[in-house]
Amino acid sequence: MPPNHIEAYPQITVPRLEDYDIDPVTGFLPPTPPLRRLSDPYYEPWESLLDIFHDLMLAGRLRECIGKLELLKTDRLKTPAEFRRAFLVLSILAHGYIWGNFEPVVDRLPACLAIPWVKVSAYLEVAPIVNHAAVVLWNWRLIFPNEPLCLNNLATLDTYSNTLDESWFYLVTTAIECIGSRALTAIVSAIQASRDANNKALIASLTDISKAISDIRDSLQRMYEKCDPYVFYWKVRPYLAGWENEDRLPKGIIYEGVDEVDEKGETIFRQYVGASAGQSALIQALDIALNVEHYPTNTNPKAKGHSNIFNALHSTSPKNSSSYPNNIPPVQAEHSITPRQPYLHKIRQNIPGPHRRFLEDLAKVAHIREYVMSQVDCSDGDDGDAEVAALVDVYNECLTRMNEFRNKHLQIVSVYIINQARKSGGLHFNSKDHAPSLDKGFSAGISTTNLIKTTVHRGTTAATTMENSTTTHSGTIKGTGGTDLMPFLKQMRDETASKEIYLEQ
Ligand code: HEM
Repeated sequence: MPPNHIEAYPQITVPRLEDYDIDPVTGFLPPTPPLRRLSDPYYEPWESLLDIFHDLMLAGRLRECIGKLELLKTDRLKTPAEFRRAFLVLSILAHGYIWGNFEPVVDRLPACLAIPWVKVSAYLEVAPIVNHAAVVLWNWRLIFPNEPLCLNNLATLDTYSNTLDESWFYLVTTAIECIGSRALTAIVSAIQASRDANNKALIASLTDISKAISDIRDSLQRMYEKCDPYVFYWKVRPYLAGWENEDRLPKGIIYEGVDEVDEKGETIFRQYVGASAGQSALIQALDIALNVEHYPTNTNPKAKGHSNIFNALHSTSPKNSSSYPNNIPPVQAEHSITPRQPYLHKIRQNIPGPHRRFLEDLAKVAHIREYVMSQVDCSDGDDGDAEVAALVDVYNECLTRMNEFRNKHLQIVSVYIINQARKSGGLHFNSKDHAPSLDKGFSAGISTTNLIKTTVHRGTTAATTMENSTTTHSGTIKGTGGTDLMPFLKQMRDETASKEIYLEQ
């Protein structure tokens, strides 16, 4: 039962983006382009190694050169931008070192990389492993500095494979993050509008959110244009892998010079999940704002049944919004601060501290859905009903757009991972003798329409059915966080649809 006096609902302030390193124009991206180089000559040994990273990888000499690298202190890094640049540089060098190129994988990272990487990570409040922030948020420049930040004016700073495909993979995601800034400002306004019981303002903000998600969905689709699945799967993805749930590094890796030995005298191995756009705080923020909840795979009690007005009328919630103190629905009524889906919980360690705190604080005040339900609940057949119907429509529209995004994403995962893995017969990407032949079909323009059948129903739900050829081979394929890939992603999509609000005719 919800408490019925205001003391029980402390007025938690609606988060201000600027308090969490979020820019109103660039969102989770820094407002000015990331540093292209650490300017302090002290760090030249790192930068000059990165300058010839691809040459060394090709020559098979990266490990030899890192072996000769001196141990640099991190106390000459001063600004957040410098720490971010250092994190990107060390992430590229470290993953290149561990995974190699047609070399056996190694399970020890030398102290010259491990010690500074751990220190820089601590400053940025992330795990010492490559993450979405490093390769997407902090890895771009404007080709023409006077032109806007959008996909046709972006270039990457660094890549593992030195391919245009890898750059495109990151830049599509960078562009998505920038578009997402519009959603972030609208989320904050929408929460404020629901607190103020201002339906017109809420409709306007939800409309902005919905448009931003449409643009995110459309940008995602552009991945196919310049990122070849073969290159992605065989030349890029292996370097983004971490050392948790990883067959080739079952114990993880040793960060030399960081951890000594445990109490039993045994060397300490560390395990972390690698980079994935699943670590985008943007998509998590949208879920939180729309009160979409995710559960451990195959355990969601609600995903199949849709919430409806009948439930709203028979729930224990107050009959109308005026039952809430100051019309404010209970804080945290639906969304918990700690994600229930273990993957989402785990990857919070890969999201920079301020952005992670934004998600946590957003979860404390996000009650848009509950507010919309309360409006439906108290509508009484007069003129205000049209406004409530519009409110429900636009809320549902946001869910539809998220659902479409997730359907497009499922198709991408199918093409870029499932199909490629199927061809590999479970081989290691480093086994040069066994890598499958180049996927020539792709460059001619792949059609996903034969792969995925999509049925769009009335309202918001878009149900997707994979062809047998995809599902039968995807059973054992795991995501970055050890997720059982397709069931996990499909459940995330279905959980989005399950939040739709139905108005009885
Ligand atoms: C070639 C392109 C892409 C591939 C192959 C891909 C692959 C994956 C995989 C395998 C997962 C499962 C979890 C994991 O392993 O970390 C995942 C999750 C996720 N990805 Fe992607 N991804 C791609 C592009 C993107 C882009 C551009 C975005 C936009 C931000 C994105 C957003 C997400 C999100 C939000 C999740 C978490 C699941 C969800 O919320 O539905 N992905 N992706």
